[in-house]
Amino acid sequence: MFLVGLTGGIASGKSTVSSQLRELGCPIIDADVVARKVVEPHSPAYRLVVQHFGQEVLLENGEIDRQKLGHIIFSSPEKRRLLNSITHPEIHKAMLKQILLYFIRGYRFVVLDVPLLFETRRLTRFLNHTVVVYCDPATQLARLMHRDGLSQEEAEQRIAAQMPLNEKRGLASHVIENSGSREDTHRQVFKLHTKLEDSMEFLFVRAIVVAAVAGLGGLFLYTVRLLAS
Ligand SMILES: CC(C)(COP(=O)(O)OP(=O)(O)OC[C@H]1O[C@@H](n2cnc3c(N)ncnc32)[C@H](O)[C@@H]1O)[C@@H](O)C(=O)NCCC(=O)NCCS
Ligand SMILES: Nc1ncnc2c1ncn2[C@@H]1O[C@H](COP(=O)(O)OP(=O)(O)OP(=O)(O)O)[C@@H](O)[C@H]1O
Repeated sequence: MFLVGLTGGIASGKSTVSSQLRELGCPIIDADVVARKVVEPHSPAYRLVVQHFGQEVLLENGEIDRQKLGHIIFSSPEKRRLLNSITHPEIHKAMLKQILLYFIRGYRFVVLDVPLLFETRRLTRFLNHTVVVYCDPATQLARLMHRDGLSQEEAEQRIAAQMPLNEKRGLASHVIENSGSREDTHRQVFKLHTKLEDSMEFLFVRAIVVAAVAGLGGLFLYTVRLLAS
């Protein structure tokens, strides 16, 4: 199995692309979904968030008020680093578990949808391909303001909390240009999907795993024989 990292800027269209890939049959692990799970009430990360950010970031039902926490962390780099240091190790652990499950089930590749892929750089060394969903700055700003009901200032603050999208584009092995229509994006996604489906890289990783297991088995048998003689 090989791993494909899907990233971009806030509201550049990652979810749009990942749902198009899912429709084509790709397994997707969405870091935003995992990030929501790891702070569910009474989990270790939830307790740390409450300890550091206080009861005022909780809703009446005890869940985290994501809107309030978002306002706090997007207006303070220090608070953002603090939240990242609490959530990111848990997010990476949970994603690793999901990757292993897909591996056991025999999938050829898995797509990891991770907004902060190039900012944290924790996962990049394990990836065979990186895909950046790009759109021009004016479109990104307009889509973000419209989707999340933010003022221009708030939206610009959120965009500035991430590595510039242009820079991410330069780091990617594939770029999906999403400034145009959804249909235009879908055509590019279809081409990318065909490329991934045709790739034989999964055989290479499978061969390494088989060789490692066979090597360990051989070593085990050799040790047993040595001890028995
Ligand atoms: C701040 C929180 C509570 C806001 O929740 P909300 O439901 O409003 O937004 P959601 O989680 O869907 O994120 C929307 C987008 O915001 C951007 N974003 C989220 N967290 C961060 C961050 N720490 N730094 C920069 N951008 C971020 C991403 O582009 C993401 O796709 C939430 O995003 C969070 O817990 N963030 C910390 C965990 C994290 O880094 N998540 C990103 C996946 S690794
Ligand atoms: N090609 C497109 N044409 C028109 N609207 C689009 C297009 N692509 C995405 N959008 C809209 O732009 C907004 C942002 O897209 P999307 O949610 O896919 O971005 P994202 O990168 O996943 O965002 P986030 O980083 O916040 O998770 C959404 O409201 C979506 O419906």
